[in-house]
Amino acid sequence: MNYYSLNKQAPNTSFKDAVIKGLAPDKGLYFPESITPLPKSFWDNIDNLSHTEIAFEAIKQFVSPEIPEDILKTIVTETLSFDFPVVKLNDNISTLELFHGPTMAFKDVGARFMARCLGYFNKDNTNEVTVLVATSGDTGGAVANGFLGVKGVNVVILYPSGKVSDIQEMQLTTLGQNIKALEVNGTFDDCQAMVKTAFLDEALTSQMQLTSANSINVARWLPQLFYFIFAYKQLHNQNDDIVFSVPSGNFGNVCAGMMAQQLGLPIKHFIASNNANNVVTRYLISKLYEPKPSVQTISNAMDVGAPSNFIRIQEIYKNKFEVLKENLSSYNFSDNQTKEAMLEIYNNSSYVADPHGAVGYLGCKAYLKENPNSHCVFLETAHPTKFLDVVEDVINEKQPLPEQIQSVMGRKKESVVISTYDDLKSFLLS
Ligand SMILES: Cc1ncc(COP(=O)(O)O)c(C=O)c1O
Ligand SMILES: N[C@@H](CCOP(=O)(O)O)C(=O)O
Repeated sequence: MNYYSLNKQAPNTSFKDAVIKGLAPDKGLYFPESITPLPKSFWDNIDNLSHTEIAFEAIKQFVSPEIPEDILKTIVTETLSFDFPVVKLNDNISTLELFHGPTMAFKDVGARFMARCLGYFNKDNTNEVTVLVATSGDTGGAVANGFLGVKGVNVVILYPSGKVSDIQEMQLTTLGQNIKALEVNGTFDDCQAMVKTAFLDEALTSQMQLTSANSINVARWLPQLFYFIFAYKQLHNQNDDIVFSVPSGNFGNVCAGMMAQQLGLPIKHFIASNNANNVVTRYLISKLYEPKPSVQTISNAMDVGAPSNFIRIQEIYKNKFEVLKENLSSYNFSDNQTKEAMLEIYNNSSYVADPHGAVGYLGCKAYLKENPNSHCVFLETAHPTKFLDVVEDVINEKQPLPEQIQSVMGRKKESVVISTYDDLKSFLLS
């Protein structure tokens, strides 16, 4: 599959090049040249397919011929070595748990898939690659874990100082080896802007091969479409009208769900559920796309003011505002509403949701008011214990720590504080 840049000022390129470059030379995000829906027989037979068979069929067209089929089978099998259960909360609302991977966030899927693709492309270990990542909380940990010890790959993670949870910080600052963490005096948007600037800086790119492990990178972004299909498989026999409510920040996840829809997933509607960082909610009301500096919330991983992937969403719906509105609703919720929702979910369903999932739950409730016959699935994008202080405070109950969280507790943080792009550049060149 070839990919084009959404800025349309760079040559089309192969999957391999798109993965190695991350961002196109004109600073545009890459997008596949074509999307061929999966055959009807795939959807008719879905009950008989395993996760790896579904993922293999769904991603094949986007990675061939550069990744041969036997290698791709291994990559998806290794990537998906954990579960993706749907838990029913009531007749109209379920949650898709995406936190059973090694860092307990949905990012594990894309990070593990991308690490393996890059490892395959770099198998002869000829060219060292530096992977730059901006994180508002979870991408950093997942990428650190996914790329730890991958030969020929150095990972540099930028995160906003004081704006990620304690456990998220431990996950991204304590692994050592080929993983380095930079603590940025600024917001996630500052981190993301520095990363994008680095890609265009010839003084850097002439010295090192830089790529991104954010959802900018097609190998990080596209595998996120898998679990929308896994959820459909679990629910379609009991529900005709399934909608997904996706807690959204950089909009890579909901956009991946839309790619699954393009492959034929019989889903009519998505809900992008936001915290106070609500650029897309405002856009769907006013038709004006006005990014703003991000504000800090208790669903910190969604504190994104200028979501990278919105341009891909517009591409999917051919820049037609009315078509986008048919497919996407968006609501935003305050921290107080989020805490109330966490308590409501706990009291009504004995289920402990994290703040991001709770925003997704609120999106379901808002949508169901107008569409009472739908079944809404909100994505539980991270395990509640990653936000221990908030969760224990809201439900007033101590939470047992899963093994994945215990394993990073008490480890020594190692990070370098930076404030400006020049600091980043000096770090990379040193
Ligand atoms: C827990 C959690 N929920 C939601 C999001 C938002 O996802 P996206 O950036 O793909 O919109 C993130 C970060 O990306 C996250 O870590
Ligand atoms: N919420 C993310 C922000 C980056 O999103 P990405 O999907 O583009 O990597 C995080 O947790 O870091």
